[in-house]
Amino acid sequence: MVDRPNKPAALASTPGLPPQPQVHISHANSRVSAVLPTGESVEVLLFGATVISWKDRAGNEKLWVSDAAKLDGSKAVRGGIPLVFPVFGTAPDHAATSKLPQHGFARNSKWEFLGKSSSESASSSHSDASVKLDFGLSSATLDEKTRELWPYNFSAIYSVTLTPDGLSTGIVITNDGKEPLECQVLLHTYLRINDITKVQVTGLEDSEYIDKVDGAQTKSQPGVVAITGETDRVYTPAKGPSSPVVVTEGGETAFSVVRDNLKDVVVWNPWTEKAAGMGDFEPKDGFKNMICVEAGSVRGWTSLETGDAFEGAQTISY
Ligand SMILES: O=P(O)(O)OC[C@H]1O[C@@H](O)[C@H](O)[C@@H](O)[C@@H]1O
Repeated sequence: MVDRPNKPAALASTPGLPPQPQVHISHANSRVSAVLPTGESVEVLLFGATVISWKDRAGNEKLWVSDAAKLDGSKAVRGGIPLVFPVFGTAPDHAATSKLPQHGFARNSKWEFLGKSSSESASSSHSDASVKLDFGLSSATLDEKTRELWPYNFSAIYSVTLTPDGLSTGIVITNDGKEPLECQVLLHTYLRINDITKVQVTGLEDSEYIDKVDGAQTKSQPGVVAITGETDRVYTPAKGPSSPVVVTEGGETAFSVVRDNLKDVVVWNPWTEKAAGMGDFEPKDGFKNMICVEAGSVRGWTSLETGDAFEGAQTISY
């Protein structure tokens, strides 16, 4: 019997060695996708550098994407991992970003694929091969209308790293201009779950949060978070960024999110009425199958002096 990888993978041959499975990358149709030799895959739309699919080695989708999501660049994608930058929500009182649309322009802009780097194991199993896909956006590549609304010189590199253990997404934003800039950043991740009524979020205990569905009051989280209605909360976890925020379903860990330099976590589920009111949210009861756990830096502003960079990332495992 010959062992075969159970997923298709490109084969490479080195003289003297049998062909080895490799990371397979494709870049076509305005998207970039990668498949590991172990079977995990990721797909990123250049529009917004939005991760629109992340599958485990058995082919199970880990992200929720609406059936009515627009993938043609006409609207931000409803699902996956849209990137929120340089403003979270809208900020009518913040002069520099007050003209921008909700959640800024990063999720509505066409990013450039900068390339990939993959690390392949030296062992014959290739069970720890991983791949990093890099995407770029800068003031030079923004459309003119957006540049007028936010006239700062910046560059952003967004890296999506797929390993057999999970998915990491990280952003580096550099102020290339002559004046300071202020921004907010958020990785708006829609996690796919089976039944929202069985979900709990841990790691936010004793944390302060802003309750956006209750007059933006500041509250304190007494225990684990359960979702029983429309939920829209901006937490600043008391335990700090490196302590995981864990989504459990029926008591089992479904996802664990570890943050790097992203101090806040938004927990969002639109529930019935809000889902019904969103034209691109389908099926309407899809809110039962998703929970957004969004790592970011959105309470207050990150100030970047000329030449300074902000770096933030999340790693999601299951
Ligand atoms: O509909 P949008 O612009 O994608 O936003 C979805 C949600 O995104 C969340 O991050 C916000 O906290 C919510 O207030 C918002 O409703």
